[in-house]
Amino acid sequence: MLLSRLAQVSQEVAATSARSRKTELLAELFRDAEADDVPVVIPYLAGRLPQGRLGIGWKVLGTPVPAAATATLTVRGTDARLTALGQVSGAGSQAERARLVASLMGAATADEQRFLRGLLTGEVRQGALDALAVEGLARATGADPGDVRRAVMLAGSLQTVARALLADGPPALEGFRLTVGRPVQPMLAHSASSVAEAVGKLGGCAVEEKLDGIRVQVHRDGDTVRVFTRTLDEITDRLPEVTSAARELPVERFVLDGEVLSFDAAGRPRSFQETAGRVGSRVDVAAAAGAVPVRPVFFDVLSVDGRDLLDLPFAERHAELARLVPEPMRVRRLPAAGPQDVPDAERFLAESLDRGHEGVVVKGLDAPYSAGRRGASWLKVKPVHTLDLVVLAAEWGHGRRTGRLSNLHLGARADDGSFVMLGKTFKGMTDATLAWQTERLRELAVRDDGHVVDVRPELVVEIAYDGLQRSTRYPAGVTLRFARLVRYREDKPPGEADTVAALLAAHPGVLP
Ligand SMILES: Nc1ncnc2c1ncn2[C@@H]1O[C@H](COP(=O)(O)OP(=O)(O)OP(=O)(O)O)[C@@H](O)[C@H]1O
Repeated sequence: MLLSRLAQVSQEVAATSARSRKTELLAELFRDAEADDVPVVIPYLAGRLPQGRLGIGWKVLGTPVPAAATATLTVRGTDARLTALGQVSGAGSQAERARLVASLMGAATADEQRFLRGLLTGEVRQGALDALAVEGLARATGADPGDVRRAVMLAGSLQTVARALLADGPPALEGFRLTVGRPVQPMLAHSASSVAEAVGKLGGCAVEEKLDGIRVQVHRDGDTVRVFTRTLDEITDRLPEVTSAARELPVERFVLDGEVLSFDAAGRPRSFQETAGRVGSRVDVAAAAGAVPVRPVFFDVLSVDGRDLLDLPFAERHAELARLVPEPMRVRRLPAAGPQDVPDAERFLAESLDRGHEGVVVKGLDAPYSAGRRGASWLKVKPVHTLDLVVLAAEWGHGRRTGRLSNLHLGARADDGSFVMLGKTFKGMTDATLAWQTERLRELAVRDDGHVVDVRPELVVEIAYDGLQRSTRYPAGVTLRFARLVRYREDKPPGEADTVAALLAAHPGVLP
């Protein structure tokens, strides 16, 4: 497929507001695409680069190049050029990258140049695109949209499902089953402001400790154990303790869902930073494990002995979990609560906080496992409310912070998938954080005017704040009071950052 076709459809989809028209435009595009185009077409439409970071400096992108008169670039050819560009390293690599970008831009028409620039700077994000693409694919191939959605959750990748669907039609969807060894997208939670609200919404529920560690999905098939993160990256080699724990369990084939964390000698959880630092270290895992040992605590089970449990009610999945996993390796919980048990649930929250945990997750007893979705049947309650926002830009620091990127521009998600700036913060940063974020943000830079560096909106930060106030300076009409950095959330993609709408709903009355 020609890149010009994709660029045109992308523009048309962004320009129309009617969902049905967007879906139809995508369906037409998919009908014309070859199966092998799709792994590139879908991320390009959403404004994502399949290669992740490319390290193209803002200066390179800002340099004008004469446009080609006719469209010759293909989608796959463009992707191959960008892959090659990403692999350039060593002395002279900056100049070589600049040459490759200029040659790509020179082969592109004016419309294609505009599209590529948006893609490379991260400015053409279309947040809702993946959901629309599912509908477009279903329409193009005659598949049921619900079946496509389920296959995507089980495959953990829209691109994989799209390619199979276009190659083999709807029967291909049956090939996507829960398979031990292949991660599925984890179920996520919504927030509730109190235990009473959560219990009131869910009716029959269980209340579990909310552990502040790293989410893990653990797959065991005989002696083979594989551990995946929330973003489905494999981290088996970094967590030997999890492999041994999984091998000790009495059943040979299963998929478990839980959190990995480290505890101090007194049995209290260590800080998230310590656990994350440990899980993040790839070199000398044995030494890291000696210094900060971790262990898994499981709260769900997705498959046992070849039986797929995703559609079972939570109460039954938990009964299976209790049979498979011994007490200390299972999350602490209040097994059954209803509206009359709010005082018990509140006491359980207080005890969880005393034990050093973050809060509780209240879970509906009847709900299936909604892989890949923020199911309404898991409600988290945390006393300290924070926001997950996206870094849009950063300002060069002064004084002690000269040469460091310091003041962060923070954005929340808007309905159309773009990001809206809510405020700035330079608070809550240690020297180590400043050094780390300077390096990371420079890699993401798309523009630098010597004062403010604009970046691809890819890094998620957790921000504490004291409230919301009206402001004429920011586009949403509101800004955060006393925003400060809590931590970077590299495990969270920008598409899952908090939304402006949710923030306004949580602070009624701030806007008239
Ligand atoms: N008992 C539990 N049940 C489910 N999730 C739990 C539990 N304890 C801790 N967690 C963690 O809480 C997360 C669920 O909250 P959510 O889906 O909002 O993700 P999140 O944005 O990463 O949450 P947070 O930032 O509050 O940790 C899970 O991804 C998991 O890592």
